[in-house]
Amino acid sequence: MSRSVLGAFELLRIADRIDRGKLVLALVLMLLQALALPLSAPALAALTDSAVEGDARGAALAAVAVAALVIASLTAGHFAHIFYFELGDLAVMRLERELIELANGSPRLEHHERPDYADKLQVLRTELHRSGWGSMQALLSSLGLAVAIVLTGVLLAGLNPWLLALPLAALPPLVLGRRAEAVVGRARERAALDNRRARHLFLLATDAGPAKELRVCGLTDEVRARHASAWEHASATLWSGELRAGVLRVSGQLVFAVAYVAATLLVVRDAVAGRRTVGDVVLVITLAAQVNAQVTSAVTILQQLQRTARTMSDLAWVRAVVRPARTAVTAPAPERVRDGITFEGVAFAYPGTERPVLADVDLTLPAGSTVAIVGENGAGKTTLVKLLCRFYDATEGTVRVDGVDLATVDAAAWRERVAAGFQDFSRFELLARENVGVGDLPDIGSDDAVLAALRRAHAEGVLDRLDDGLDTQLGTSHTDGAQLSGGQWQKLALGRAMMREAPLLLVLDEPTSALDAQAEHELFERYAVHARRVGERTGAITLLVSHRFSTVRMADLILVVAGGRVAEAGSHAELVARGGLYAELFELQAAAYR
Ligand SMILES: Nc1ncnc2c1ncn2[C@@H]1O[C@H](COP(=O)(O)OP(=O)(O)OP(=O)(O)O)[C@@H](O)[C@H]1O
Repeated sequence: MSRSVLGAFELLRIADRIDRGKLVLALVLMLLQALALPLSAPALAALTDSAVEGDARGAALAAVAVAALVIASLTAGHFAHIFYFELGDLAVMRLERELIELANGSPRLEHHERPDYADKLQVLRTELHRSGWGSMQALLSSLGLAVAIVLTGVLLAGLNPWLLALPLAALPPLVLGRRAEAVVGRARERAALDNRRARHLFLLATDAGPAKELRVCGLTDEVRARHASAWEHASATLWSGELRAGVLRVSGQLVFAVAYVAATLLVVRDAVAGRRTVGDVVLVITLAAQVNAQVTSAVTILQQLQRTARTMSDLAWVRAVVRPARTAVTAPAPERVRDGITFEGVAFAYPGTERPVLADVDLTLPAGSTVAIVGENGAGKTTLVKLLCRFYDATEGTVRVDGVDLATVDAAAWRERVAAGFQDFSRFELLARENVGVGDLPDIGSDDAVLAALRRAHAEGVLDRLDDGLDTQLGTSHTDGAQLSGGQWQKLALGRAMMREAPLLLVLDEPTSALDAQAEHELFERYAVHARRVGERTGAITLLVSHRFSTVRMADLILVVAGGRVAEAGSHAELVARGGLYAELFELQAAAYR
């Protein structure tokens, strides 16, 4: 219960921050509705008694009172509805904004790669929308309902103190309703994994991107079958939860139904014996019906409040998980690299896993150099890059820039000095200029900067195919958006990575996989000239991950990563002469081209 109260209180605070005036108005209207409806019952009783006694004036007055109270109740309810609907929508918007901020709130990636985080986020994505105005309605209605219940109780006690037991009979449905909601909540959590899987498979089966592979591999039926199986599994879990919850809810309602019949009979018996008027019978029937409606709404409201509480506590969990960096920031981000970046005894295991992905890594990336990393799939190349970009900090050992521990530098400030292009680049469906320009926001509006970046990325050619050049809208989410090929998207992403003209570290983690070997070679040859020029000025390091030895051989230093360790390091000539792993891999690829 306390969690529900806390969740409701938090929602109230949000509504207050959004628009206090509307919140107060909605509350007043709710209160009016809550008072008007129970008061219409004694007015109806008076109307009945006046009619039975033949008092036309009294009956007319009572009829006006009944009409006024019923209309007041309906009108107040209607306007309150408009206000809490709007407050609810705004609350959802605010919470979604917070969720976006949280998802991007940590400079690290850890939370994005945690399965429990993914589960919570999956639940939150659907719950925030579903519980938006529903939560606001439940919250405000609960306050009105409390007043209505008290008033109804007072009126019932006035008839016969035993009738006070009627609201008490409302307790079993309430308690069992809560249990039912907890059962459904647990089922929802258990189904989250299958839901996520089904959603992934649904996107896989309906997105344009995977369509080719699905057809070529003949996977359509398999994906459909797996989607159906995940969905059925999730539905079965939810269904069994709903079923058990249904049994609990019906049991509670039955208890109340028995009490309702008993209360009515109590007053009817007195009326038959002449101790009560017909109006009193009407009063108890009307009030008992209202208590029934109140109990039903109390259960629904409580369920919604519990759901809101769950959403709020999930949000609190996400807030706690997306923590800022643990290490205190003590050093400023460097303005240039004088000596280089060093890894000293670095080991790394992904959070939540035991297996070290990197171990005993000692290496130096000299200032002003071009460094290539090669190695088999899964060797640990991208993980090295992630440490350099500060998506993670080393589990053991230290990464230093000119002797300064990188973990003590503010991650965001360091990243302003880093430019990066990744294999799994994003397709920002913006204008072409923006798609590239977001690589360096301060320069997003500068055509010169965008064109220079595209030149550095060897990607100016993409513009020739676009009707409006830099002003072309890209992507299928716009009706007239230009459709690009995989290689064109990748070239623009490369341009984005090159927006920062003089980064201290440029990381290119297989961002050219969609280009042919010749195009990649030419790109790096051209970029290397620019990188050396910048490197002489600022000591900038260019780090390149590639499987293509024709490109790799141009680097000043080549690191061969195997099994999470740096197996070999040196220039192309040195490594070939050594006759080790690099020489073997190089010879294999060269032979394939001969
Ligand atoms: N988020 C993660 N959580 C747990 N393990 C991970 C995660 N990301 C990568 N790994 C594991 O770390 C190891 C190294 O992965 P990494 O991506 O660094 O390899 P790579 O050399 O870049 O491979 P590739 O050439 O295929 O891109 C792999 O065994 C991979 O399974």
